[in-house]
Amino acid sequence: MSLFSRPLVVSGPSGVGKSTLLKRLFADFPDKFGFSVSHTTRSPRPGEVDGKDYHFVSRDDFLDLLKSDGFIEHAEFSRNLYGTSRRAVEKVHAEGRRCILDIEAQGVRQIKKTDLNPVYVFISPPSMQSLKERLVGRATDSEEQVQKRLLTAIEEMRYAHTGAHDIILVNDSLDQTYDKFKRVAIGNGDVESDVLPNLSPDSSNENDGTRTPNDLPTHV
Ligand SMILES: Nc1ncnc2c1ncn2[C@@H]1O[C@H](COP(=O)(O)OP(=O)(O)OP(=O)(O)O)[C@@H](O)[C@H]1O
Repeated sequence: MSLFSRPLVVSGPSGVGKSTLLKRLFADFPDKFGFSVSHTTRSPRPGEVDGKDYHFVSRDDFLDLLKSDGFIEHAEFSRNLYGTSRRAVEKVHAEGRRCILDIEAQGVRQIKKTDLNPVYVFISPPSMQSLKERLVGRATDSEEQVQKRLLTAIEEMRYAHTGAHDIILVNDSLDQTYDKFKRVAIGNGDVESDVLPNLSPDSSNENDGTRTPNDLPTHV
């Protein structure tokens, strides 16, 4: 199987810029990639389109599909269920496109137990402060939701520090990150991983590379 035909799993904390990078990639390569459209029980945000951004379903419908083994991975986050259906991935493959999945840590763990064999890319924020600013700037979440996302971000970072991903990209300058991301996605040569920052809630941008995952805070 060529590198290009392996699915690409993109993960990273909420608000780090995954959708932004993916939108740009799909705009630049309208025929090369296909997004595995996830199911979710959360409500659509303004502008989100059912069947394009997500399949927005009721909790009952989600649980029915889960019972019939319809999901490759699923997770609950902020009291909403999210999942990747087998059918969503098959549909992209059938169209002859490289399948891209946008998945959080629990989902990555589950996918690792399947035979999907994707390339795992982790998008990291440069600092906790910048992640918070992006979440606040996006203006889609309440203050409480932002706090929850920041808490979950710590877990995402902790998981990334275990070395679970093939490539780490720190989304500092969007243009530079996109350039690297694009090269990973089109399988154009080796792309060197960035150094994963050790994020703490009050970090500005420090990363001396000497701390271990155990040094990461367990709460904010
Ligand atoms: N490199 C960057 N520098 C500054 N702002 C950025 C950068 N990348 C993305 N953003 C902004 O950060 C916000 C969050 O980005 P985005 O919605 O793409 O995150 P996400 O990782 O897809 O989040 P979620 O997982 O919740 O869908 C957006 O307002 C986006 O414009």
